[in-house]
Amino acid sequence: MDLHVRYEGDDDPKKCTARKLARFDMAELHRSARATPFGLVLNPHADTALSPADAEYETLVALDCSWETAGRAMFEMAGEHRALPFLVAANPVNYGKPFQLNTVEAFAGALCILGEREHAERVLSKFTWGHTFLELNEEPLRRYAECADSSAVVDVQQEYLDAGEDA
Ligand SMILES: C[S@@+](CC[C@H](N)C(=O)[O-])C[C@H]1O[C@@H](n2cnc3c(N)ncnc32)[C@H](O)[C@@H]1O
Repeated sequence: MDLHVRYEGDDDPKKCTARKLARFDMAELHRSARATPFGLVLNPHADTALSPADAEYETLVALDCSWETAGRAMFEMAGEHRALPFLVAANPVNYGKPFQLNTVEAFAGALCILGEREHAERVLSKFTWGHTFLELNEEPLRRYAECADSSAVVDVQQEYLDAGEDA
C-alpha cells in the first residue's frame, strides 16, 4: 500500500509525523488536493468505517493539517473516504484520546485493518512512542482486521464504545 499525504502545512513542522515519514521515503507529500492521487482517504468525518473489504485499494491518503482546521470541508478531495473505527492515540500530544490520531497513527491503524501489520510496524518504528500505539490498540486492531466488512467493524467498535460508557 502506497502512503500519500495531502499536506496542508498549518501544524508545527517540527512535530509533524507526515513530514518525518516523507524524510524516510515512507510517504509522499502533496501540496494541493489536485496533486494528491486517488485512493482511500482517511477522513474522520466519513460515513463509512474502514474495513478489510477495502484492501483492494493500493493508495492510502491522509490529510495532514492541524486538528483545529480539520473540519468536514477540508477533506473535499477525490477518493473513497473512510473513517477509522475506535482506536486510541498513543502520541504525547493526544495520548489516550479516542479517534483523534495523528497521521502516522492513522496510517498504521489503517494498515493493520487492511492486513499490512508489518508495514504498520515499519512506519511506527520511526517514533519513540510508536510501538505504544500497537500495544494500546492490540485487541481492537486484531478484531477489526478479522471483520468481513464495514458494518461488522462498526459492530465491534460499538462494544468498545459501550464499555467506555459503563466505566
Ligand atoms: C488532523 S491530522 C493531524 C496530524 C498531525 N499534525 C501530525 O503531525 O501527525 C491527522 C490525520 O490523520 C487521519 N485521521 C486521524 N484520525 C482519524 C480517524 N479517526 N479516522 C480517519 N482518519 C483519521 C486524517 O487524515 C487526519 O486528517
